[in-house]
Amino acid sequence: MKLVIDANIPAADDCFAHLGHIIRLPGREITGQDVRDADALIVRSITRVDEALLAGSRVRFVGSCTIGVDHVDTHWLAEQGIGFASAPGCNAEAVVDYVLSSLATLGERQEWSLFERRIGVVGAGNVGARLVARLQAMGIATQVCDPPRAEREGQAGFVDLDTLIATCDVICLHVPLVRDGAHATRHLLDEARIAALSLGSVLINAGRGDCVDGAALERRLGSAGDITAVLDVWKSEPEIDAALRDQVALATPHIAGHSLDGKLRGTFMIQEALMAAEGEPARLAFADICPPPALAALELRQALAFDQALALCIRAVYDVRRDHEALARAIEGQGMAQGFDACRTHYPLRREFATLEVRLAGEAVTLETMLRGAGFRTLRC
Ligand SMILES: NC(=O)C1=CN([C@@H]2O[C@H](COP(=O)(O)OP(=O)(O)OC[C@H]3O[C@@H](n4cnc5c(N)ncnc54)[C@H](O)[C@@H]3O)[C@@H](O)[C@H]2O)C=CC1
Ligand SMILES: O=C(O)C(=O)[C@H](O)COP(=O)(O)O
Repeated sequence: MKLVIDANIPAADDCFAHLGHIIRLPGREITGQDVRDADALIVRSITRVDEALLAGSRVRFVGSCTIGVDHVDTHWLAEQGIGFASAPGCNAEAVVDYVLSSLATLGERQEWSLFERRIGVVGAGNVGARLVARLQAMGIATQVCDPPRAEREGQAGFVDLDTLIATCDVICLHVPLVRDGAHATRHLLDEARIAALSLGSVLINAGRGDCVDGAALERRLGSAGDITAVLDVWKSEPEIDAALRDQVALATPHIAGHSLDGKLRGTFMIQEALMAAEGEPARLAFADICPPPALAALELRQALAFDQALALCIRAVYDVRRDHEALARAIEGQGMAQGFDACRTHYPLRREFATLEVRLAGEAVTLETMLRGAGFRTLRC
């Protein structure tokens, strides 16, 4: 079997080498010629997989080690009888870590407490539902908008998007990019909704860039300057809008999900799917490819305010400011598209909150509950 695999997929040899001959290529450069005589194609989010790429090839299986599938023409693959698998939920915990790290940073910069904000989550699937669960476990007020779920499960627990915008001061977007249909998400946050964001509110988009009208957001940020935006995803990556990036408080290069754990889970899930498609028994466990964290424990000895303790623990694992600054430096040195992609290709090692055990001295019961809710493991000592 010949497998063409994106060069930026970790543990590809561990997971796929026993199946045949592997060719590694940069995801943005994979061409029809490269896959013509391949049997399997394994990609991330940056390779457009459609008829133009695969027509006339002998590819029988496509795997995307990502949650999002908007880069894959799944209908065409199904019509052709080409097997397809993605990795739902693989990096969802990492995206939640990204959101919490962003909020800790903005709270510090703007001098507000996360515990006094009302957070609206738009799209409550693998990412959004985990975010809501962590926020609620931390005692933070939330609102949830997910019309497809509300239709299936009943309206209780859900609000519509305009109500959410009117009642929340942080809005987190975690919807897939869907271009048409009853629940299309392209420009879900359009000019009118961006105008309706309340004074002092925060917008975080870690879904897909096109879910927000970037030009309208840039106008609101530039003219009134009364809201704050955190953007991980952008229209036309990697050549993103420079003027919009300049207005954004935290601007990162589509790395919200880039924990090592999340990437390895993605590779592992696609390996399982390919093995199943080949009728082969599983031969790896996730623990075989996922190393222990370098920083396994942290001890908090002084009673700290919730926001301070949270920021300290978050930054011990993941500090979003590092990614914001790295992007700014890379763009300055290499230009927009090259800088954006360089940050993604050479992304530093990052683990998830759950890899850190926070040890607490004394009777800090409520602090422990909050940190556990945020996703850390805790131990009283
Ligand atoms: N920035 C990053 O690194 C990452 C970005 N993503 C993006 O986040 C998206 C969401 O990820 P998951 O939660 O895992 O996907 P998911 O498919 O599990 O959940 C998406 C949720 O959005 C809801 N939804 C669909 N249309 C909606 C609408 N019009 N309004 C409100 N809700 C709507 C769905 O009902 C579903 O519950 C992915 O499709 C991907 O594009 C995912 C992982 C990493
Ligand atoms: O899983 C998804 O969907 C994502 O957006 C990924 O986390 C980011 O995609 P890649 O950077 O891995 O292509």
